[in-house]
Amino acid sequence: MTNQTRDNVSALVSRMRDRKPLVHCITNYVAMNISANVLLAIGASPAMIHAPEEAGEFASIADALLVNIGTVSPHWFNGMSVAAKAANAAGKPWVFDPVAHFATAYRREATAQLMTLAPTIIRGNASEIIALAGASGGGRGVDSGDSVEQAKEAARTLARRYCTVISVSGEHDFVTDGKREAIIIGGSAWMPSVTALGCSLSATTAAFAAIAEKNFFCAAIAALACFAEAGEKAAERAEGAGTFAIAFLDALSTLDSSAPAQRIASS
Ligand SMILES: Nc1ncnc2c1ncn2[C@@H]1O[C@H](COP(=O)(O)OP(=O)(O)OP(=O)(O)O)[C@@H](O)[C@H]1O
Ligand SMILES: Cc1ncsc1CCO
Ligand SMILES: [Mg+2]
Repeated sequence: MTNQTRDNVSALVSRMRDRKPLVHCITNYVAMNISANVLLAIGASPAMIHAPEEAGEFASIADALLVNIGTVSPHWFNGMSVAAKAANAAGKPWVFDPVAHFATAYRREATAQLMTLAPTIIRGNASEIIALAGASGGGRGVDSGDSVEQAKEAARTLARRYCTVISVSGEHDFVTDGKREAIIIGGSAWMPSVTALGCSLSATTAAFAAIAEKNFFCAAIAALACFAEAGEKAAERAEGAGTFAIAFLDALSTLDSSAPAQRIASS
């Protein structure tokens, strides 16, 4: 099983540069620039389009959609809803990043409504995944207060309840579709010190979903494996959080397609 997953992930990483999928991102103000640069570095084509007047039309043209509620407000929420509905109608995958969804009543309500639109993959940190399953965790804002280990059971519950793929990031990462499971090891302790890397990971997850021919379990793993590999390479050269961010983009844009799969520990 692990070897099959590794082969699938290596194939996805090489396919990215050939296919150059168009990834429609409705993300937060903090994440937009780094997410677009990360998508370009892995070989995808980003477009940040959020107006409700055009988000639905664009979602049906794009190869995949990302919805991230990091700085959500009512007008943006309308854009997210019409885009997710259009992606579903056009048979395009969409990834949901429920940033700090537990923090306020407004976010909880926005998240509940987006969850009814059946996201293809949900990518969050441990605190976000624990709270999404209805348990209480240690999160207060956008950073996780819980470990991935503590979020595993919540991830399994969510995957089965919503028939979706759950991708949990942290010091090591965990992916499940309710039946299969994978752990991804690597990255760097500098990663949580660079804002919106998790948001960029969700955008990368959407890019892999676009080319995964419905193997969304492997798409989620591929994105994490690329981040684990590039994060570790970048840490070898970084002098701090600033140079790490630059070195991370360099490492992503020069990835050897067979290297990320070696970061998959089990499945
Ligand atoms: N201590 C760590 N060691 C190695 N890698 C890490 C560590 N913490 C996070 N990462 C990696 O950083 C990336 C972002 O994950 P993280 O869990 O920090 O997302 P997040 O909390 O949603 O981030 P943000 O909200 O700032 O975008 C993932 O690829 C994850 O594997
Ligand atoms: C810092 C921050 N605030 C809202 S979204 C975001 C980016 C990391 O999730
Ligand atoms: Mg996040």
